[in-house]
Amino acid sequence: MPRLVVVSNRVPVPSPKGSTATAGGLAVALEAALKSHGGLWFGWSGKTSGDREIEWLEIRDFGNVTYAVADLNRRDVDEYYAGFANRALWPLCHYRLDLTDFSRKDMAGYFRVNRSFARLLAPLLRPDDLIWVHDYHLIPLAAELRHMGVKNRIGYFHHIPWPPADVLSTLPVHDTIMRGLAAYDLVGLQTDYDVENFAGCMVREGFGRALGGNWYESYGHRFQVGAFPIGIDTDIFVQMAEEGLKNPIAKRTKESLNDRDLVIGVDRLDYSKGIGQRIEAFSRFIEMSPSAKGHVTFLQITPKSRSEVPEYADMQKEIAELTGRVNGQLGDVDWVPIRYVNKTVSRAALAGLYRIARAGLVTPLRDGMNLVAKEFVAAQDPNDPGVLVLSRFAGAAREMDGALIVNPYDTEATANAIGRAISMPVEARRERYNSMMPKLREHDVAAWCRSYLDVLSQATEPQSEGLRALS
Ligand SMILES: O=P(O)(O)OC[C@H]1O[C@H](O[C@H]2O[C@H](CO)[C@@H](O)[C@H](O)[C@H]2O)[C@H](O)[C@@H](O)[C@@H]1O
Ligand SMILES: O=c1ccn([C@@H]2O[C@H](COP(=O)(O)OP(=O)(O)O)[C@@H](O)[C@H]2O)c(=O)[nH]1
Repeated sequence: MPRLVVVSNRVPVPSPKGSTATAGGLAVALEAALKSHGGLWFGWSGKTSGDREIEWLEIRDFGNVTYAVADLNRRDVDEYYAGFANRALWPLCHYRLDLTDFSRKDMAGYFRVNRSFARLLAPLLRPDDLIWVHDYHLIPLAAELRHMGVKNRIGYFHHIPWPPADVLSTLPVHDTIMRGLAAYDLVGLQTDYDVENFAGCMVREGFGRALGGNWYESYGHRFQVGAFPIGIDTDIFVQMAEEGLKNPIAKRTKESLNDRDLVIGVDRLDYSKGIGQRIEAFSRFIEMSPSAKGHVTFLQITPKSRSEVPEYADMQKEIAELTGRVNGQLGDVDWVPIRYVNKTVSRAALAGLYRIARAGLVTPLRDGMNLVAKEFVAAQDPNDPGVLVLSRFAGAAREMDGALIVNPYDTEATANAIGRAISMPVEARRERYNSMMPKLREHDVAAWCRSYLDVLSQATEPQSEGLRALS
């Protein structure tokens, strides 16, 4: 197997004590994948350092993984990360045209940082390395590397939804984005819906043609496109959850519940996660169910995220106010309906908390996959499992058929689903749990990594005479 070089915006370099605090599915999944495989992990250190241009890398080895990270200066962070990536591409891919803010200055910063990353990465590459680039921050990277003469196989995985052609084409530079993707050898997406949307953008908008199988041709380059739904490290998560109650946070939480039922939500503070709609639905559930009043506690764990982006700062305020209002209206002297926590909780603690919960609420308005949905199910006690309430708009809904699937825009229906989850008889809960666990075990993060890298490393282009143009 050639050496694996992973490139991602976020690189969670372990601290010398061996721990990393990461909230975000990409970092969590790649950490598991790279540790089992070994290789090089390249990207942003997450640090902002003054005005200096990106010109040097910090390189450190931990076990079989070499981490090579660069600091970004303030302008780069503003334009590349907070700007084009998180104010244009992120809202666009999550169908939020109302929040998409396109600026040519940010776009220039985005391409500039990608070029700088390519310059730093190219000298570290060996001829037979397999390069795997992750997420929307880095779409132009392969084109930049190709420009510098890099001939290696380069794959791209898009962790967030791919929008339909009508949504994508609202971005003034969508053609440049499509051209950037055509420089890869394999474009991986989370679900078959994302692949359909991507193919629509490619073919309908005239950027390329489908060649049959998974092959496309665009801007003179042939490449594959496929769905590779990301998984979790299922066995490790099951084990963490079995030992979950030894975790002090989970233990303290259980004691503090005084036999009340626990409903849990865990999300970065992001407008795509539907946290406001979820709080409204929980509040509606309490209003509709007098017996739940005083007997159900909703714990929403929400680490702050991308606070430098104005839409996220606005949302922080809105959710805090909404939680306060609901607690004020529905709470009592001895019961607070919603416990709202704005800090990152370790995954060991989360595993224990999921295990003691009666229901897990994963109700994004749009989400690439949502690993919390998978972790919640994996953490359950097989004899007495809790129930997952899952948005139909999460990529995870394509696989997790034992969940109660809801439309998060429908407050009443989500409120009913919360009630159904809490009162569901144990046989029905077990049946749902048993229908999902085999898939979670089979399609874990190692299988995701294997299936993607097998296609990337073994792909052979279709012969031109045998080509069947579909458009
Ligand atoms: O790096 P941040 O800006 O702090 O954001 C955290 C990550 O959020 C996104 O995660 C996505 O990837 C998950 C794993 O595939 C998927 O389950 C989830 O649906 C996605 O939202 C983002 O795509 C990452 O790049 C960020 O690091
Ligand atoms: O306080 C927290 C909140 C979240 N997470 C982890 O962050 C990841 C979130 O991934 P997901 O795919 O659900 O969403 P994303 O944040 O990547 O959009 C999951 O592995 C969570 O266990 C965590 O470790 N601590």
